[in-house]
Amino acid sequence: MIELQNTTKLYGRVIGVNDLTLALPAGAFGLVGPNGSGKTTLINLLIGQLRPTLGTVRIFGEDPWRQRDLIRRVGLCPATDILYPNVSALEWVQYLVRLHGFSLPESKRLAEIALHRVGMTAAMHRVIGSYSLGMRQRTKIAQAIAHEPEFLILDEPYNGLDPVGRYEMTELLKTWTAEGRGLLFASHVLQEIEAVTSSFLLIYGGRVLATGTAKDIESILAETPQEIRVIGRDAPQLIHRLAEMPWVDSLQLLSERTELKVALREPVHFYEQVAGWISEDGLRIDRITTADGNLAAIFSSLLKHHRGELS
Ligand SMILES: Nc1ncnc2c1ncn2[C@@H]1O[C@H](COP(=O)(O)OP(=O)(O)OP(=O)(O)O)[C@@H](O)[C@H]1O
Repeated sequence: MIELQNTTKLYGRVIGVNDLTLALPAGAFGLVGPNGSGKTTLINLLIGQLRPTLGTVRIFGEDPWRQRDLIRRVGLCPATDILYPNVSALEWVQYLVRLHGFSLPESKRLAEIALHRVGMTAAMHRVIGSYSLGMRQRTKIAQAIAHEPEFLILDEPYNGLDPVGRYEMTELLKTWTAEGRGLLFASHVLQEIEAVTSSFLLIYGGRVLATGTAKDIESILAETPQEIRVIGRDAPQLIHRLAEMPWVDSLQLLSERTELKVALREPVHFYEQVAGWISEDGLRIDRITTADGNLAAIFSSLLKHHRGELS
């Protein structure tokens, strides 16, 4: 469904995406990456809004650059907010459906169906300026699905949504994928995507670092060097065990000897062994945390791994 071959997009001297080669079959995929990693650039290349500086982009087997007929098969929900506060959701969605080449009555019918699907029937005659953020997000989704695309691309659809809005968005996306339709869903929060699909694409610095299911990616992460902190009164007592392990790179005692920083070559071995040691030796350990547990840091260590900076 999506193919990129050595695709690079430069904005002057800034790299948007960097030598991406990728083939995604039909299905639902999460596009995860921290801010500035290239998600929006990739999306804009796929919908033909941007042209690659180098390499090729194919969607449904064709080059999307300025191909209106091809883009009609795609629905896009951008990250940006709706800019028309004085029109109703029905007027706005209907107008955009009409741009896809549908007649006036057909556009109205399709807009009504889409707004109904996202739970906006009751409010669709009110002006957009009176909506909550969640209602505006749902209206954007209606606009993206109204012309019955085969493939839906969403850029940060959860932005600014409260818990109820998030739940509703998840249900909507689950229904969409359950109908067997294609989805590419960009977010910088892994858990948001996980609720909808188990297939991921990890992007960082304009490069795809890993693709696969959550399990595949977990196992990649398990083999990616990581820093872990063991916190508790008896943390120093783990030193003699850990010091003998070939997968431990360094050990450092911190804050009054109750916190042990462990740099691990292959974290998976640590997780396999540490619980056994703690119970055998009867140690008082309060917490084990990953010092670099946030997504940006995990990406950064994956990137170093990718570049061969870490073995
Ligand atoms: N129009 C532009 N002009 C110059 N640089 C740009 C432009 N658009 C994006 N970039 C740069 O390209 C890189 C990738 O940006 P992009 O917006 O694709 O990332 P993103 O993953 O979507 O980020 P975010 O989550 O913040 O939206 C960043 O370094 C960004 O600053």
